[in-house]
Amino acid sequence: MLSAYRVEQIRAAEESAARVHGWDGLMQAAAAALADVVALRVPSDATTLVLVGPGNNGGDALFAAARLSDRGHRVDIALLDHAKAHEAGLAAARHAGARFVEAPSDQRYVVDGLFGIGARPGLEGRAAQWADWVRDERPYVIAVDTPSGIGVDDGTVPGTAVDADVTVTFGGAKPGLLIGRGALASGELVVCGVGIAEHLSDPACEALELGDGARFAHLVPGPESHKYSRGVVGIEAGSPEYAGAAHLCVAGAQAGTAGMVRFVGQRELCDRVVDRAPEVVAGRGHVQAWVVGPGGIDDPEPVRAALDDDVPVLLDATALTHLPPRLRPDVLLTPHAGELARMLEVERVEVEADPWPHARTAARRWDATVLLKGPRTLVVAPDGRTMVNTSGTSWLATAGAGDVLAGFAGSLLSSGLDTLSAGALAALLHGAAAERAALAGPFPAHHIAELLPSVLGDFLVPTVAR
Ligand SMILES: NC(=O)C1=CN([C@@H]2O[C@H](COP(=O)(O)OP(=O)(O)OC[C@H]3O[C@@H](n4cnc5c(N)ncnc54)[C@H](O)[C@@H]3O)[C@@H](O)[C@H]2O)[C@@H](O)CC1
Ligand SMILES: [K+]
Repeated sequence: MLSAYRVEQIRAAEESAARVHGWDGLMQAAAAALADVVALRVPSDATTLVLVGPGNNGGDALFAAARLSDRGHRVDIALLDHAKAHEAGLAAARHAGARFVEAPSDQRYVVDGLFGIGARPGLEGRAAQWADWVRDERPYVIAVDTPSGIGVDDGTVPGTAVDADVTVTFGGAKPGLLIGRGALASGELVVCGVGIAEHLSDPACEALELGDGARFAHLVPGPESHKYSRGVVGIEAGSPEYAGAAHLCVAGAQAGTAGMVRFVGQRELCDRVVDRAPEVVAGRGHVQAWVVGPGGIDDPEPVRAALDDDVPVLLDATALTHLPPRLRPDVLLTPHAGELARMLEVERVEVEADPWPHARTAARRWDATVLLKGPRTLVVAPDGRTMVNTSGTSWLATAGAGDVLAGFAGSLLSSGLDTLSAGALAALLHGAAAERAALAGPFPAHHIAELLPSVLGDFLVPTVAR
């Protein structure tokens, strides 16, 4: 599990840790970790340009530059403001023999030490020019703690920001490195402990990882299990116009942990679904979770019927247009940005620019868990607990991918996972399956459903003795 902390949490933990290790101890730990990553990523005959801002972020970068110079790396340093650069760091870099330059030129490797957690989002002046140079010249960029210019607490990027290939972040991840456009600017994340971990309060948000299977070991059936104990998921999806959504949602559900899939819908659609997936039982009956809406008909009745059953309910697509004013925490809503914008009566671009507060607002307003689909899918519980998904590929922007996700998440719900965990695990494995599919290039959504069982198996099995 990857945990992310807001700036004020990091600051408070730093204060406590500094009483033990000293401020210089923290900075040296950060600089050492950063220098190690740079030494691993940059070829020994290349020159690294270190961009240095006015605060401690620049201090980290300067001490790392000194360490790299000492190890024989060629380092160019560009200071944003000579007068404000970290004094001791500057002296160390000078002493180690780093070269000082006025501005970026032809360097192919860059360390972004302009701004870290002390920054206001958006860059101006020379910092913005240097970020533009990075965008145009596309060097390999290693960001120090955060890419400069992003909103560290929320992932917004209101103006220019540095685009990094990898971000070496200290003490713990930050929400802005995981969410929204900030996440896209961060690239790969390397979290380095600097001795503040034991001083941190509860994370602001978390990301499940593929190594977290042990938390879900109870999903693996045991010798006493039977199809009903594994869970029955009921699906009401598809329509004459979108029959494929029914197939894809069922395929997603069958790829999950449920022991049985029920399908409810018009007679002809039921027949078609059972023709393709003979294990499916058609017609209403007892279920442990409902999935309603993918490609569905524009009718409030299926939503009402599912909510009347006292089991977890996933509402997707057309079902989201028939929400009662208040739901309950075991309901999982799965909108994309456009659907959430309609639900909240705001513009889609507003949701895309700052997704987290919009997902939180919807979760609070409906008292339901909200899974907001996007490049970084968010799952937010009514009490604000948030899981961010970091798996996936842009090829996942393909018709039907959401139908598979809904079925798969519903399957996990029927096996007893709570809405937050089911949403987070479904998004993680759905993204991982898509990454696997993308190894062969673009793929149709049904490939995700085909790969999900093996991705789920790989996730669970290494942690479980069979
Ligand atoms: N988290 C940790 O435990 C540690 C953090 N350290 C480093 O310290 C950094 C924080 O240092 P600081 O608090 O000095 O903050 P920063 O170095 O992020 O920047 C603060 C400075 O930038 C100016 N500034 C902020 N936003 C600006 C903008 N948009 N345009 C122009 N100027 C702007 C401020 O006035 C201030 O002078 C962290 O990001 C990290 O790199 C390490 O040194 C030690 C360990
Ligand atoms: K930075």
